[in-house]
Amino acid sequence: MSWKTWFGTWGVKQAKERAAAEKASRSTSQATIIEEIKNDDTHPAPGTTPDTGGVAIIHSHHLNQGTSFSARARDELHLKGLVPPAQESIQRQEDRVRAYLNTLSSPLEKHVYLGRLRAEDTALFYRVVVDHLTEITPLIYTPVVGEACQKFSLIYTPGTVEGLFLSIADKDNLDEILSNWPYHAPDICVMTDGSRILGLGDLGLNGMGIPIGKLSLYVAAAGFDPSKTLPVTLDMGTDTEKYLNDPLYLGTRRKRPADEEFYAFVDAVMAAFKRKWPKLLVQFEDFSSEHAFGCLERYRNQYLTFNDDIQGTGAVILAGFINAINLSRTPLPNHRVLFFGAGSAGVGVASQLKEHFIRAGGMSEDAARDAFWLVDSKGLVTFDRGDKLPQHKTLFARRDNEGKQYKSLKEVLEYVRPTALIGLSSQGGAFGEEAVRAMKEFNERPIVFPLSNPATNAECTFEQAMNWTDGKVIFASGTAFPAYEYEGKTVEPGQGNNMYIFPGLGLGAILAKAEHVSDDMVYQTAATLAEALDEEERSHELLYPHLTRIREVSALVAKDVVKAALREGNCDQEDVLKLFGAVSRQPFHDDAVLSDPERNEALLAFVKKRMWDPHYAEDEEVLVGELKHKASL
Ligand SMILES: NC(=O)C1=CN([C@@H]2O[C@H](COP(=O)(O)OP(=O)(O)OC[C@H]3O[C@@H](n4cnc5c(N)ncnc54)[C@H](OP(=O)(O)O)[C@@H]3O)[C@@H](O)[C@H]2O)C=CC1
Ligand SMILES: CC(=O)C(=O)O
Ligand SMILES: [Mg+2]
Repeated sequence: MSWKTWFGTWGVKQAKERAAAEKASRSTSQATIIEEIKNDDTHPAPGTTPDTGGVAIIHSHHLNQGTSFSARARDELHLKGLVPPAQESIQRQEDRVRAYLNTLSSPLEKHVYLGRLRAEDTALFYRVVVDHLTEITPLIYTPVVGEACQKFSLIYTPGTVEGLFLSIADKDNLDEILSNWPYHAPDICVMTDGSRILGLGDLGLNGMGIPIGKLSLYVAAAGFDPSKTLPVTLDMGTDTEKYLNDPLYLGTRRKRPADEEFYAFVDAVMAAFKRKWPKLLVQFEDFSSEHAFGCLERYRNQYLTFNDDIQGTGAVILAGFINAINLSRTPLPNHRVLFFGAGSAGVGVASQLKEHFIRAGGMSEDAARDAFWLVDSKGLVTFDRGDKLPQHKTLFARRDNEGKQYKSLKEVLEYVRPTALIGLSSQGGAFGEEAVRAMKEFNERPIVFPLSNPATNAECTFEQAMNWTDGKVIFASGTAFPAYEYEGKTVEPGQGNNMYIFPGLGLGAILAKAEHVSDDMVYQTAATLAEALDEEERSHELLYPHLTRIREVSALVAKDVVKAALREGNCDQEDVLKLFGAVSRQPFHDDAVLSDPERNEALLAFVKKRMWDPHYAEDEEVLVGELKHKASL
């Protein structure tokens, strides 16, 4: 052995011994601490982590009433001195939040501050979101949530994230981990494995920002009780080297598993959920495309679940497309739709549109399918292209290309001459001037939907689309673009984002006590959303209702989802069954009864009554009594 090798080996040996000694002392001291805590009946010591007394109320984000506590509440709950003396309305506290947000210069800082607020004072956080949806949604959802995910391991502070991280190594301990969840049985879970977060790729555990953001919208847009929402990230490793090498990365440092291990873990998670919370609705979010389709097929008949990127996106774009068809004045069967991007979202949207072409356009399955062309990273998707197509691409692969392969967008555009160009490719700027001008050349009113997220991944901007089509474009993007002034007129773009669908779909499925989320329930969400435009919105040629109306729209969507469930015998909600004279889990097809205006009003009222509205307790008697009880005073 050379001295260098010997020295190296000795060095490694020394380092190993040191690490082992450190580990032993760490685990001894941790074990000691755990024992001390267990045996110490005075724990927690005063001044450390009180879990009773008035301060527990301030420390509980669900009980906290900010500076709204009345004089009596402050006295009886022992809060005097712990809360500043000013007694303020929730509106005044909202003003403070927004004033402070205005002092922060970066969107990420605003996101972090809002996350802290959610973790400290739930009612105030959601009041701010609900009252200022247009201002706050971009900070807690796309686009800023994209950056927040990329930096999740950097901005993470313990206590601000409430959700479950389920690691693949814990596959056999899932029941125990689920029992650590401290709240009531959740109604809704949004679950990701972080493998395709927005258009940003594989972010591993950092993807947790997405379930949190989506669930904030479940609460804000559809009135889910925040304490019954469960964000979950499946920590199965990442194939992104940057994170594996980042010392601050919070996930398991391993490459992603092969399919067999992947499905064994997700099977175990779904089964554990079912054992612990049999009524839980699980929304799959931002899984890489093949797993997104694979999980949907595997679980849709066994569990209450849906895939947001395939089904939610399909429905939201169908709704916008229905309104776009009216504006284009081209009859439905004459539309030719080109998808740039053939992943879960592209194929999900194409499938939903195809369904509409069949149902509303009276087209055969084959004729409807022929109205769609898909482009992926290799060009137009055809059967004779020479590569093995994954199953989802075969649904729309072309046979009529006569052996010719079309590679560039320019070539495909010239070949297809589409009426609609839909971007779901994550390729920011892919719709250049030439492509968009070509769309205007083919159509009086071209439909151009650059839907990739976040905004930097949009295939073109609203301003570009307006300028390159002489203001004629019918436009929607996934992340909101600002309104644009064109020839003295302010024009508003559409936001084709699944946030108009999943909150209402989830609410309807839960209220119906559905066993499954069916294709009909999903299709219904699109039809209802398309109909939800009011007169003012129609007169401005909008494709989607204003975001400020999203609670009202989600209630309508939920109502119609419940009716779709009734129709197919997928409803077990006693009040609803009584209202329509239906029998539990028996298909109900009486259209006259289902469309009866009074019953529909009553059903809408039933839905709205169940939507949580963020507020502090108004009745002081109840507030003090309840809080005293909860804080064991
Ligand atoms: N607006 C909304 O509500 C929603 C928007 N989205 C957005 O849609 C995008 C795609 O999501 P998803 O389908 O799940 O992702 P995938 O990664 O599965 O799909 C992306 C698709 O784009 C294709 N692509 C990549 N590069 C190019 C290129 N240079 N030219 C042509 N095609 C290309 C890929 O090709 P290949 O198959 O060959 O790799 C793939 O088919 C994301 O940005 C996401 O944020 C998603 C859901 C909802
Ligand atoms: C909006 C959404 O679900 C996505 O971009 O993946
Ligand atoms: Mg998504």
